Amino acid sequence: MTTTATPALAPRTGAEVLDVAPVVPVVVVEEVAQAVPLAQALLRGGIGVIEITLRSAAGLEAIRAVAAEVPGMVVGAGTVVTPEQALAVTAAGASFVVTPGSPPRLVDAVLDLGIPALCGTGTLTEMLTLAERGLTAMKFFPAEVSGGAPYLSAVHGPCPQLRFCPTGGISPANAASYLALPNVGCVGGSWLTPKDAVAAGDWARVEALAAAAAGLRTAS
Ligand SMILES: O=C(O)C(=O)C[C@H](O)[C@H](O)COP(=O)(O)O
Repeated sequence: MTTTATPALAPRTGAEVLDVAPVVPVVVVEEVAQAVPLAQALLRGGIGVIEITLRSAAGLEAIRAVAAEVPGMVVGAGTVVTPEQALAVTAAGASFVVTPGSPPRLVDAVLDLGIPALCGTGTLTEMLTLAERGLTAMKFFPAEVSGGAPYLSAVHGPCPQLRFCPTGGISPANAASYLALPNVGCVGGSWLTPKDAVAAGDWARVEALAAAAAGLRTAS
């Protein structure tokens, strides 16, 4: 059985992005025409958020298409690494941005634009540097090779104010160990949109993967 996600309000902060769904699908769209049916399949499966990366040439137009044509889907831009990209995806209608790291000029741009953001961190100093700027919700990347769930569990002791979207190496096999942590709001991952399924337009498979992911539970 599949569920239909209820229409989502645009998040006002990165913290609200963490609470839309237990899993944020991280998507590479090779052809703009794939974007809307892909997003609709995720939504039918019960996942009301999508991170479309700028890893492909079609990424920016895919964000624009989903923002305009898929009501109820919260569309974010991923792999944002420059201030110029942050500006471009905001203009294209992205509701939030995700950055793999937190270089100061990029964080400045995101704050100036006022767009909700999950900026990337891998160390305590990066995490606390973002918190100094008022950003207490953040991405932890690449999660598995940076210490995984035990690392985030250890961070929670001294820094209970920080909340995370770990991404990188997360799958149905280990997602629950992250989502059980009190400082994890959601996890990010590419497993909901396998390359071959997207290329073949196998939206039923994407919907089924989304439905399974939507059934994962967070600790809070
Ligand atoms: O593109 C970016 O900005 C990234 O930060 C990388 C993505 O988050 C990972 O590629 C997703 O990780 P996997 O689920 O292991 O495929």
